Amino acid sequence: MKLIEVRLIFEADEPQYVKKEITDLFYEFGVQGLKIDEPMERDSLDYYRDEKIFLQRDYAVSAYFPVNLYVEKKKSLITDTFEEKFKDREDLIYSLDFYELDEEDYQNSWKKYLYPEKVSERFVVKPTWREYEAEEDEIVIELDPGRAFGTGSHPTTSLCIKQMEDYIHEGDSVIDVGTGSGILMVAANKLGASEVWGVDIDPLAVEVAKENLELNKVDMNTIKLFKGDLVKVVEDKKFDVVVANILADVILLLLNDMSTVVKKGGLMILSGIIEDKAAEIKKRIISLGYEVVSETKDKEWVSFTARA
Ligand SMILES: C[S@@+](CC[C@H](N)C(=O)[O-])C[C@H]1O[C@@H](n2cnc3c(N)ncnc32)[C@H](O)[C@@H]1O
Repeated sequence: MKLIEVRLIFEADEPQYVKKEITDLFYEFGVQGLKIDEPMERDSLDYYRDEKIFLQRDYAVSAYFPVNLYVEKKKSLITDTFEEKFKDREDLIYSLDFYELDEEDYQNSWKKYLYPEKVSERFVVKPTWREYEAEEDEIVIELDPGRAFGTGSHPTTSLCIKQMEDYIHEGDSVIDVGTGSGILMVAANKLGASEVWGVDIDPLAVEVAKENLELNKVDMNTIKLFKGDLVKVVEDKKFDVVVANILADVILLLLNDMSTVVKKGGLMILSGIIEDKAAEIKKRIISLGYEVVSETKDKEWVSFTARA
């Protein structure tokens, strides 16, 4: 498969702030991966050590998308969106370029930037190609995200894992809506869930999730994985916990269906909610008869845990 790399190079008065604006926009476009290059911290001696590094002043953010029927449309939409967002800004200059890559090159460049990461009190996400010596109380998730979303390093995933750590109990049944790499299914299993279902509209995510569950030696008899629509998949079953880390607009679409597959007294753990949409989602949760028992935030991302 071929991928498009969208590379945005910029100089800005406040590069960390602008970097966040750019990565958030890419996330809204549903990127499959992001790579961020920062100029090295410079001291004048660096010039003598490595002239090229010393001279690298620009920041760059690369985002990756699959080449499909809509790729040209997506490219012009991305170009227009950045133009619109930055047109009146005097604090930055940027350039935007598109490159076509083989998937293999992408896989390798992506892997260089992933390291084991502690994402909650107990969970550490460890890329399969790295070594990690776990502390006694740590739970390690082995992961090869491949082309699916969910490395643990995005705040929306870690917010979700922190809530799962607090609210999932031994023996619970759990469904993960929008499973991506399967990271939350693995977390649910490691927290003692007796049954874990996962669903994603992307067939590739379903394949990758299965591989990651196997990698973590999860008993596959306790697992069900589906591509497709939540309600058709679930039919009459109800769960102790529904987790969903999906963009706010998708949550709004699915909220009604998700609320019907939770047992009385069970929980919905929702993440992926950009703060501008949080109030609207909270209102909808309450209107469905749920009580919000926890609201957490990391940067501009919000997560709700709500009881039926
Ligand atoms: C932000 S990723 C989350 C991945 C992973 N669960 C995590 O927490 O890191 C969202 C996932 O939801 C899937 N998705 C988007 N819309 C969906 C829908 N209507 N039904 C099921 N899955 C959906 C996407 O394909 C993607 O894999």
